[in-house]
Amino acid sequence: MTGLAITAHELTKDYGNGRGCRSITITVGEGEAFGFLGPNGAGKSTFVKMLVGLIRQTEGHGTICGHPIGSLEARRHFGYLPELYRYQEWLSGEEVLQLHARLCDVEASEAKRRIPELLDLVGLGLRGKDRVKMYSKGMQQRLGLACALVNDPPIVFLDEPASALDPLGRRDVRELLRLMKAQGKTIFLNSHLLEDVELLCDRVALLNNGQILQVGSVADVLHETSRWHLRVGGFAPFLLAWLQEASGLTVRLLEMAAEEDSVWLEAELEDDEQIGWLNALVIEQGMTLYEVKKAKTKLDEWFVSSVAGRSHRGERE
Ligand SMILES: Nc1ncnc2c1ncn2[C@@H]1O[C@H](COP(=O)(O)OP(=O)(O)OP(=O)(O)O)[C@@H](O)[C@H]1O
Repeated sequence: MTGLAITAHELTKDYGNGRGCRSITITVGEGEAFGFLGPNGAGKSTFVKMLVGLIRQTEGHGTICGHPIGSLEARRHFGYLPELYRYQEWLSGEEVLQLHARLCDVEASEAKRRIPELLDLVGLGLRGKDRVKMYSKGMQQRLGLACALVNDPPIVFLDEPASALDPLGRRDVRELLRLMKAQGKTIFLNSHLLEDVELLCDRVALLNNGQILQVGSVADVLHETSRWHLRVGGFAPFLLAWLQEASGLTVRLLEMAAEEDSVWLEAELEDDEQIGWLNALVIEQGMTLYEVKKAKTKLDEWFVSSVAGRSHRGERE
């Protein structure tokens, strides 16, 4: 079994205004990609700041590679891209990386070799000599990613690593994260880009109002009863009641379809084999069956349905 890269036990930050994080307990294994999700103001950045030792917890404890959070030893084991990054604008990208390398005790010869590689890796290879003041927001974010990797750490904490990037930049970051994962790095990712999280992460946690609502593997949290979508013509409301009665399944009207005066129905089956039987029932009632497809649950649907109806902090207050 691989070891634990990150542990948090009842980690709490109380800002004194009832906000922050409450009693968060999680573990992240070595080499795991862990997605930390939640609505604006849920407490994601606060939690990461405690783990990387930027703010002190009010209660609880945690470790990074077995070392207490906040300790120098813990700090040697990770790189961090903050949500609000800002680099010395009078320095060039290369100089910012040299500074970070020195702060991380990277040997000068190693830094000399690594920095051009890192600039290439994040797509700044041709702009390393330009001053940060000349960089766009997206370029600064790319520089931040390079800074997080400057000492080749086993763990990276990335707080919204693609928030300033255009779709091409986002694709680059997705690729970079995949590469980091393939290299065996542990990735702790705060992100609102749920499609990327779904592709990359092994497990996710969902935070709301400073507390964990759910933790699980991506496969587990997306596991649902088998849902199918059927596009049918000749639909009338009484047929829905009949279908439900005859099949004993939950069938609902989803929406009007764009084509052929038809509607989309959604059925929750007990297992996928029932679909042939349901199709036969639809046809038996004189409806026309145009299309049948399995509904794919996405992480964003899970996110929305998990926090729906709960109060949020932040933008919705
Ligand atoms: N220094 C602080 N003092 C007081 N309250 C704070 C402080 N920093 C954050 N908060 C509050 O704590 C809560 C959590 O903030 P945090 O930045 O951790 O959320 P988040 O989940 O990262 O949000 P987002 O997705 O918008 O980045 C918010 O209600 C915020 O207003």
